[in-house]
Amino acid sequence: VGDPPPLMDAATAATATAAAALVWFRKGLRVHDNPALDAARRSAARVYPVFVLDPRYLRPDPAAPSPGSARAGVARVRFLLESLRDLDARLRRLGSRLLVLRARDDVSDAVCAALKDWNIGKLCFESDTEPYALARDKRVTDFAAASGIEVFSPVSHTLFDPAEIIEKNGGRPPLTYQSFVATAGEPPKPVMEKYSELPPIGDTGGYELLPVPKLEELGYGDLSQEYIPPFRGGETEALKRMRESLQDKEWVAKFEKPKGDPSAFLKPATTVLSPYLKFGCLSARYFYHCIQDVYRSTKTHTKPPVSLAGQLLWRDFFYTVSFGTPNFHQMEGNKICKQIPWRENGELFVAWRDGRTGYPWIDAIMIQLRKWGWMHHLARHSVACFLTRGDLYIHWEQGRDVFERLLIDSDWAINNGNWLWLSCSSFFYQYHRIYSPISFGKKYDPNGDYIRHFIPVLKDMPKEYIYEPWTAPLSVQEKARCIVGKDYPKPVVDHEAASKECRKRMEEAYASNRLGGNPVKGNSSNSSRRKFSDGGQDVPDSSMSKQPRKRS
Ligand SMILES: Cc1cc2nc3c(=O)[nH]c(=O)nc-3n(C[C@H](O)[C@H](O)[C@H](O)COP(=O)(O)OP(=O)(O)OC[C@H]3O[C@@H](n4cnc5c(N)ncnc54)[C@H](O)[C@@H]3O)c2cc1C
Repeated sequence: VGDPPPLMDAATAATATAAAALVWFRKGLRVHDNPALDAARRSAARVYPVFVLDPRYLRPDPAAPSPGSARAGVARVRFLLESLRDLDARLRRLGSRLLVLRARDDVSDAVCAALKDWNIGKLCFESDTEPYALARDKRVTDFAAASGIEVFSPVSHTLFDPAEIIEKNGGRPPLTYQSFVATAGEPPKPVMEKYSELPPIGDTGGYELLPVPKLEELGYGDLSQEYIPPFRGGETEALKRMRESLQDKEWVAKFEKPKGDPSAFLKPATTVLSPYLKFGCLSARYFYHCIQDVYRSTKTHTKPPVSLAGQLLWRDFFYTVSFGTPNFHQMEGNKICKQIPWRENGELFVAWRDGRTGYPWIDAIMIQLRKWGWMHHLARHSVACFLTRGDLYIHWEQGRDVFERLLIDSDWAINNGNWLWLSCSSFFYQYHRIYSPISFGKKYDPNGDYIRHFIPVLKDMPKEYIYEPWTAPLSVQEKARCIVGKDYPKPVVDHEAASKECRKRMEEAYASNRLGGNPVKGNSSNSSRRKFSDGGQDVPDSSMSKQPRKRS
């Protein structure tokens, strides 16, 4: 290993021929719109499609509810394995297959070993923006460069290249949706060329080729009692789900977030394509352009930020800001995050995490998270607000960690971005607007069917009390076979008092930030920011507990 040769530019690397190419799948678990796979098949006589199982996500998480729980919850890992099986099947139809490797420790070591052992001339992988992935990829590209291996690493997980947008914006990420959209322009078209065959895999000497493992083989223990979420992973399912969503053209044309019922669980009010976008089973560009096709066939349609296409722009917005903001995932050292002295309270945090706050709307959402790994956007708003600036005044990073573990769509940029938003730490500063854990859900679901589904112990509670069971007379509780304080918890805080206290603390925190605690220029009286930055996200709503507006 001598001096590392320079990496090839994208265009040369895409067409250069190599005897053997390795396509390293990480996200981007699809065949359609996959420029890395495309470049490999065009330029090499042999193509090795590889996925490496990352022990980082399968190791015990110290913050997890039970000892030994891995950092990625069972629902997400199940979804990943289903996606890998589907990818394998699709590659097999093209005469190839997926080679699943299990890294002992560091994924980059496993990739470098394969590059060397299989005498790879060209490495193709979709670029990533998350700090962990960037560090991992740098180890591999350094090795490739030093070994004379060409590297082709296109942007295809997002609509745009975050680095390009930052450059266009003068070296800084646009911090409002409006300026992001103005800078971004039109996203590139997806690569959708059809082909019937991939080059064969070469010799895999020394490697035992095993099928995609089962969950149990990854140490997930007894799964017989586990709830199986209603969403199956994989590109096949993603394309089917997208087509079904887009079939109803009127629905697409009228899509308007944040309208939509967060309690609808039999037929969710949004597409539920986020897990597929997270793992790249569905290309965001393909999805975006299919939405544009629908728009072209309808007379009128909603516009960003509230439209369906506008949702994908939110995704890119958070990817871009997170890519250009050091320490985006934390409060400390994060220049766009207000410094707020959140309080420590293990008991309240655990009650929130485990769906035992005594507020059925909040608890049902947290149980849906645990069982399904997915909840509606406004349901996420409700519980994130409750944990942070609404009721418990607990650090958003703690809530972020729980979501990171349990969501099947858990996504570093989007999860952190939305927690920053909901906790009024960045982007959105109207901390006086707090979701009521009682009236907000009731507005959509007065009978409480969502609560009854996810909290069976409350299933016979009369509708008058389903959102506030502690107010039911004892005789009613007995008849419903649910005694509050015994079968279902009493509220951990009094919402009226807690939310009042939270507003006061936020006001103090904002005042101290203004005095130099934080360089953020967030200001709830900035009307141009408000026009765009809270459209498509929060609800201007009568079920929010409000207090007279105060300037931040
Ligand atoms: C506290 C909190 C944490 C969140 N964490 C995640 C996360 O880890 N991963 C994730 O994908 N989404 C996250 N979201 C954003 C949003 O709730 C989900 O993307 C959305 O509910 C997914 O459902 P859907 O696919 O039906 O969305 P649709 O409304 O059908 O939207 C289509 C796609 O647009 C994107 N999108 C929609 N809303 C947002 C948004 N607010 N920000 C960025 N992209 C968006 C998603 O990729 C989504 O699949 C979070 C929201 C909150 C409030």
